[in-house]
Amino acid sequence: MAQNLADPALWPAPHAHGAVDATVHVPGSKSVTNRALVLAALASEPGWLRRPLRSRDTLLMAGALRAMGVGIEEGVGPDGTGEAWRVLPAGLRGPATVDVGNAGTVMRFLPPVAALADGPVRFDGDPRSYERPLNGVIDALRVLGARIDDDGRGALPLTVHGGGALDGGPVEVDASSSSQFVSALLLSGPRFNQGVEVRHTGATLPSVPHIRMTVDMLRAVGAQVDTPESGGEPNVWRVTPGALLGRDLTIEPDLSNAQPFLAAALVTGGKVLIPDWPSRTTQPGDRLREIFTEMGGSCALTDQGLVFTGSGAIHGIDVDLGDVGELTPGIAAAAALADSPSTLRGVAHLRLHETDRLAALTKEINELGGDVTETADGLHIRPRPLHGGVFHTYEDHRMATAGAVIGLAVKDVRIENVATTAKTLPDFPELWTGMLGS
Ligand SMILES: O=C(O)C1=C[C@@H](OP(=O)(O)O)[C@@H](O)[C@H](O)C1
Ligand SMILES: C=C(OP(=O)(O)O)C(=O)O
Repeated sequence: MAQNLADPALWPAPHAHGAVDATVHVPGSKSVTNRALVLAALASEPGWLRRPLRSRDTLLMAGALRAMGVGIEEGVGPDGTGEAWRVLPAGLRGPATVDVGNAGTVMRFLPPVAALADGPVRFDGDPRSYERPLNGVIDALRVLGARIDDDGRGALPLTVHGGGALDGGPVEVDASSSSQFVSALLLSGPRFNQGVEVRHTGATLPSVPHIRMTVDMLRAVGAQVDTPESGGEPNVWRVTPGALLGRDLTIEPDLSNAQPFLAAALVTGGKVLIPDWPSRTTQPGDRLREIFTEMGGSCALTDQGLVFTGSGAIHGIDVDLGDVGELTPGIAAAAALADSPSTLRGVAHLRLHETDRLAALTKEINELGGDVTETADGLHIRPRPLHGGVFHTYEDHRMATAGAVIGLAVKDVRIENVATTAKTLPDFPELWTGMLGS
């Protein structure tokens, strides 16, 4: 493909001239912020979110809840320090219109909330949102008593005809295409008349830590949740009906968005400190401590945060990423620069993410001279010397950050539409150049 190197939509990915040595303050977690917004909106009293992520996905979530009548005031926190949002729950209203963009959390977590509204709520979004699976949520809500108009494809666009309340009760869901089906039903479950019992019937279940995040956050606002881990049946979660508390919650940094910065230390043999790395978390990004260590780095959790140090060597890895699928693009980028091949497994469902991530990674790394093949459930990556070129992002924030990691080691990589990082990390280009000291 002919490349227009002067195209302003092509961001010249900075090439690292030495080992990075930086402290990077990573903004709040998308997954925690959007769960916190939903739970605060469903609570019986006001609550605070401190250090929320302000990005496309979280602003879409806030906008959607506002459209249904919830008050969300953006400002500083109760003690006057740092950004904080005050959430003022109210009777959920329809008619309303929700733009989900391409946010899985918005398109899956909000239809159950809309079923509690007192009128119709119309859901629409980016073209890609029409292709991402929603059948688990739509079918389950119908079983639980909701009326939904859709075009029969099990996807957006659709209208949920909120009836002011929902029966709830037991429901079976095949969540093998997205853990968010389970999280969605559990989050609103305390507000259903009979609560909810979700039974996953599929053969595989991706992103289980994200379901644990849902359960932990529900419990933190007073919900009673029984889980497979708490002695319940495998693949069954039960939420008892009850009121939710309004809390004052500080949002953890987004550990999946810390990934490119940790990868920078790995790739350049440098050192990166991520302040406020939680000592205990359900975020999948915490697995990077282990994965990037196996790939050649080392890390220490200190009072200052996580210190990750590269050794100069990058090793290939054979790893099942089913629990932590959203880390795949960044791991693939590092693997393409490694000294031995890698096999990334357990992530067939990535074909249904922001883009088909397995196809996109294969194509873009190979166009820079790489040797990547798709498998049924992942990628084989055989490192080869790469050359510069345009790295297309397919409106996928994690493709853009993966391309930036490759650009550290490969001259003249240009990222098409780096602005797509705004989905979860609007300041990415500035944080990246700041890390590099340029
Ligand atoms: O619940 C969440 O916050 C998420 C769950 C996961 O979705 P899938 O289970 O669809 O992979 C993850 O990939 C996504 O980035 C965020
Ligand atoms: C899969 C992702 O997002 P979403 O919440 O839109 O599913 C992701 O952020 O990697």
